[in-house]
Amino acid sequence: MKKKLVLVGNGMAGVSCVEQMLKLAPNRYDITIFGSEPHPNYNRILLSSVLAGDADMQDIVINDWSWYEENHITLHTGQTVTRIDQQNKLVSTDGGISVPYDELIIATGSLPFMLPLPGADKEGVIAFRDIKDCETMIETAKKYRKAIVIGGGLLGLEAARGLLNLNMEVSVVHINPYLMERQLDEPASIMLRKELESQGMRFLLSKNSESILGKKRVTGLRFTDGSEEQADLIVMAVGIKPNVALAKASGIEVNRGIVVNDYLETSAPNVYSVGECAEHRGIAYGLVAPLYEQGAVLAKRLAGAETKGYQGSVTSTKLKVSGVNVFSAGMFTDAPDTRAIRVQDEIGGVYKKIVLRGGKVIGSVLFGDTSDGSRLFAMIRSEEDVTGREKEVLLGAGGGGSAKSGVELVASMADDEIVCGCNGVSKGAIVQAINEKGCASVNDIKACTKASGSCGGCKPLVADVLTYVLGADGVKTVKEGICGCTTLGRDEVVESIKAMHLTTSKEVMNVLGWNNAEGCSKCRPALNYYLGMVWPEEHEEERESRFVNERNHANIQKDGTYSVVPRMYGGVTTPADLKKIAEVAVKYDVPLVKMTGGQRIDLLGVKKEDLPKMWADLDMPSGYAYGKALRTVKTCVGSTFCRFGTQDSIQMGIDLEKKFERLNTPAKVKMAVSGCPRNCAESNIKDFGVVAIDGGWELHVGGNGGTKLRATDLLCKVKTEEEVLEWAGAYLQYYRETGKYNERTSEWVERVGLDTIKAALEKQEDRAELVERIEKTLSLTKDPWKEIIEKQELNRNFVPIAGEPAVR
Ligand SMILES: Cc1cc2nc3c(=O)[nH]c(=O)nc-3n(C[C@H](O)[C@H](O)[C@H](O)COP(=O)(O)OP(=O)(O)OC[C@H]3O[C@@H](n4cnc5c(N)ncnc54)[C@H](O)[C@@H]3O)c2cc1C
Ligand SMILES: NC(=O)c1ccc[n+]([C@@H]2O[C@H](COP(=O)([O-])OP(=O)(O)OC[C@H]3O[C@@H](n4cnc5c(N)ncnc54)[C@H](O)[C@@H]3O)[C@@H](O)[C@H]2O)c1
Ligand code: SF4
Ligand code: FES
Repeated sequence: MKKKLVLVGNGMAGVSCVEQMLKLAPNRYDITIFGSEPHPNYNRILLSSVLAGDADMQDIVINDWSWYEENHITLHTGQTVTRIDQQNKLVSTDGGISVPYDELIIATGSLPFMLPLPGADKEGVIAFRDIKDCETMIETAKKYRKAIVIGGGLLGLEAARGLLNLNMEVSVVHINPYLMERQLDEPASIMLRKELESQGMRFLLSKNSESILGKKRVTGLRFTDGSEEQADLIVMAVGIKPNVALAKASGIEVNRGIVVNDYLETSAPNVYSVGECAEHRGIAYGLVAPLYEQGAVLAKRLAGAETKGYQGSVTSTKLKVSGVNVFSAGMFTDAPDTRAIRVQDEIGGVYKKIVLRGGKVIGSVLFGDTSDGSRLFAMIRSEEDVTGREKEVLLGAGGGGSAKSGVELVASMADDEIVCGCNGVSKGAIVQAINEKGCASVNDIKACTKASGSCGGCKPLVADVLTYVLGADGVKTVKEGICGCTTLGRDEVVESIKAMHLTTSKEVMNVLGWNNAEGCSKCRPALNYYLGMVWPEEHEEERESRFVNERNHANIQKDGTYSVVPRMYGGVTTPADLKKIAEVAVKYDVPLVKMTGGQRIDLLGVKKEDLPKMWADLDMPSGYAYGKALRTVKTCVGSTFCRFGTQDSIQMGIDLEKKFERLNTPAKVKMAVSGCPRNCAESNIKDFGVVAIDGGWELHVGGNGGTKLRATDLLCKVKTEEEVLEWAGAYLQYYRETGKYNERTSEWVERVGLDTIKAALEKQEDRAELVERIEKTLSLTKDPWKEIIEKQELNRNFVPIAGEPAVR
């Protein structure tokens, strides 16, 4: 007769342990698994991706129902084990099932910590822990607008990103002045906040919640400083606590977690514990990598194989928010006996830090560029002495020496060392997949072993293992799709849209076999742009695919208010317009009126529901200060007043702005016109810069004055104003037709090459064709504010929902 193994908790740690045990001793036990949730075992990590729209529920199942059957495992879902009878070696559930055991694993995970605030039991106050929470958020976002996430840790920020993708307005309330203070130091935390603010997240830092407002359903949150914030949904993400209730009630020793020794044995005979519920050497872990390591040790123990026991883990984390690269590992704060090396590039948005103690790297924080994360993490774990090579460790071989390359590092790794922490995949397992299953790319490895399929942080290391086994030439390079939903690149998608006459995003996704039927936050706005560019007449703007600024035709600010920037062609205004702006600013109590870098007047701090009324009162065109469109044409005074001016730069600027306003472009476009080569309008750092010279104009392209500073390249010299407009039109249309969505001209010029652009625009007949196409698009553009003011259904988006106080 086989021995009976019972697992309580159908989650990531427990099932992984059983999986590994089955590999070692497939026939040793009759296995029964109990799980409170009604699902087969799934990857909890990927709930963040489901919420963000980057994966769906089917994608996150680790072992489906058939896996249990194939392995002859009896699975009881929707059953919570409430009692362990140590005397009779029996477990019983709330559903009345009792099962005997010879060996018992408790893997009950954690419970989200819910702040015991008055009103925390109201409808709309939830945690983010399981499929049910995720579904609640998705449903809530269909009906309500405003969400608060309490907790600016990993979970809170991933929840906030997901809710933004679901078109909610999101404020993150954090008790500490710095986000993710458990993983990041202050410089990295500040860079993270800035990046997330630019994505539309709003932060209320150093805020202590006092009570939850509302009758049956939540309407807001009050803080101890007396201030309040409105909310239709509150997600608490303030940490977790090991779920020890069952163990405690059954007389098993618990501290914060269920106390286990190096062999994961609890105080009760034949009862073990792994996962977030277990406490080993005083630590209860909250990340999967250590839990898989625990599972591997227990699997060996149960299979009767030799093991030196679990020795504890060093952990690393990576925030799963698209567009943000943050990595943290080991001990990252400074102490009297540590030294640190830091590199900060504020222009490129990169920060790197390593912490050293006694010649060894003990911790690291990376922001912006996390490609060295796996290498540094391996170094921390191997406790390699790097004395004399400290700078190379942080800066790579470029730092002037012989830091180990990724491949050398892989060579020095033991076979059972874990490469992918999220999925517990070792170097040996990846090498085996390469040698025995013919895997030759990171994607192949993902399909075969799941490595790199969760947070993606291990991708560089998986790539290094591939190079180590196959050599650089043997690794298949897989082209990157425009997002994770497809392997098709930008050009293939645009070509298919043209060739197959696809006119809606849904059609593109269906016909081109998107692996996520709804698309994701990356592809939806991109497809909306490509479709509008290819089919200006047929494609209907898909408003829901737009980011919040473009949906509301205003720029969302750090505090959730908006800014209003009326159009002022060429930076020129009139007393009458100034008067109107001043009156509106007074009427709507605008807290700040400021000149922008593009010579416009910015009314900041406007409430969302005031936007349509303000625009109606202003009766001026929108300045598009938020859109992927022509923003501003900056001008100097030129020959009108300046002693040096050779041409009328103001009129040229006004003509350009009037001609191309409201044109959708892959990314924002800024222009400038200077009246002489002294270049007072800074034409040499604009996407399209015009500089007057004797007898004509110079046209400059591909400049950028933002984070990635780039001076323009000279495109050509022309003689007349008409030629400036013609070349500008042809250039803009060529950029529209060949640029990737979100790619500024500075990046585009470098990618496609100035010579290619020159060649495409050189011949008059080619320019004429491009101009014809841009004219068609321009003839179809509409003033968004006129539309919103006139159309009830659009206006409604700005009106507070009945019963809801004004939206901020
Ligand atoms: C949204 C989200 C994103 C995350 N992202 C990451 C990440 O990127 N990287 C990372 O390393 N970690 C991440 N984590 C943490 C990670 O998911 C957990 O560390 C891991 O799931 C813990 O595994 P576990 O098996 O210990 O617990 P769980 O996965 O919670 O499994 C425990 C299971 O036991 C069941 N159960 C509890 N009590 C009983 C009982 N008495 N009877 C029967 N069943 C019971 C529970 O219902 C649950 O299904 C994330 C967590 C969340 C919520
Ligand atoms: N990418 C990842 O690795 C990832 C993603 C999600 C979750 N997780 C794991 O899931 C678990 C839960 O995540 P978490 O972020 O909730 O836990 P956490 O403990 O890492 O962070 C909780 C945050 O909430 C803040 N906080 C505490 N009380 C607060 C209050 N009253 N008001 C406002 N803020 C408050 C804390 O300062 C802390 O930064 C953790 O173990 C985490 O490691 C990991
Ligand atoms: S760029 Fe030349 S014309 Fe224009 S303001 Fe400067 S000096 Fe005068
Ligand atoms: S470490 Fe997260 S997917 Fe591999």
